[in-house]
Amino acid sequence: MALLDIQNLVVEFQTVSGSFRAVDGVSLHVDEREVLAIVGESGSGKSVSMLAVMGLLPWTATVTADRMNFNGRDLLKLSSAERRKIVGKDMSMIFQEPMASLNPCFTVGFQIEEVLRFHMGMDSAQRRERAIELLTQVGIAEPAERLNSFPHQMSGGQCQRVMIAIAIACNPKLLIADEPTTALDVTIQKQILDLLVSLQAKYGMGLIMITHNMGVVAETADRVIVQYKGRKMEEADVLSLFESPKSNYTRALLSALPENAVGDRLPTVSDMMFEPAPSGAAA
Ligand SMILES: Nc1ncnc2c1ncn2[C@@H]1O[C@H](COP(=O)(O)OP(=O)(O)OP(=O)(O)O)[C@@H](O)[C@H]1O
Repeated sequence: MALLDIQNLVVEFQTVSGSFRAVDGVSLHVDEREVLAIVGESGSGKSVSMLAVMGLLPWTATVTADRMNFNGRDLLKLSSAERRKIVGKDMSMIFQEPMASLNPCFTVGFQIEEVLRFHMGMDSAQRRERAIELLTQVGIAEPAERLNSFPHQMSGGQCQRVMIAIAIACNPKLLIADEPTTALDVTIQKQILDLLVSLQAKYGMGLIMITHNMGVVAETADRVIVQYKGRKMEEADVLSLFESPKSNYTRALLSALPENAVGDRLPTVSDMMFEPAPSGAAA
């Protein structure tokens, strides 16, 4: 049984100019211990799909699906209170902007311990011990001292490590990483990716890596879903995707990689533009 199993997910936003469909019939599954990459250009509905799974979309969004099961539970039937017990515990998410994701008014220690208090019911001594353990696991030096730091006293890379510590605090079965390295220096990006992949392997989590970067896909994923304009264009294991992409859009993404340049100018996706084919179909 898949850890996360979604069939025909549709997300529509009510906007001043009418209804806008950001996700259009996406189906996907992630197994335990599997790394799934969701790749596609900006605006292709990658984040919105996963925010729908987490139940974190604003009220202007309407989410429908034929199926949305996580760890044997039907997410569509859960009350908000039941959903809150799962989100941040059994499934958690880290975002692109670590500085913006952490609360600037509280120390990182408080923010880690708050998750442990809410989901695990630990007392103060247990929380502190676990928070130090978590900061150590994510590679923060002098973890006991760091618990007293505020986010602005840490670098972007350190803040992302703290976000990862919060996300793994309750030993989640599924971690969703939404462009986790985009806002970081190139030198730090690799360290954060390596950290995520090593934690995924160590704790046997399912990991969904949202990215627009094919290099990240190649380095981390077992399986890949390519999204375009809210639709799934292709799904394949990572080797097949790079060796024999089936959709035009995937070919366009791959040919836009610098290492695939043949002339003076890199091809762009719009050079190979086409209307998206139905979900799962080869274009
Ligand atoms: N609250 C909202 N109201 C209206 N439209 C929204 C809202 N949130 C997202 N959208 C739209 O939904 C579409 C999909 O957005 P989404 O953030 O999922 O894209 P993405 O593929 O994750 O891109 P990026 O890599 O830039 O985050 C975009 O056109 C976006 O403008």
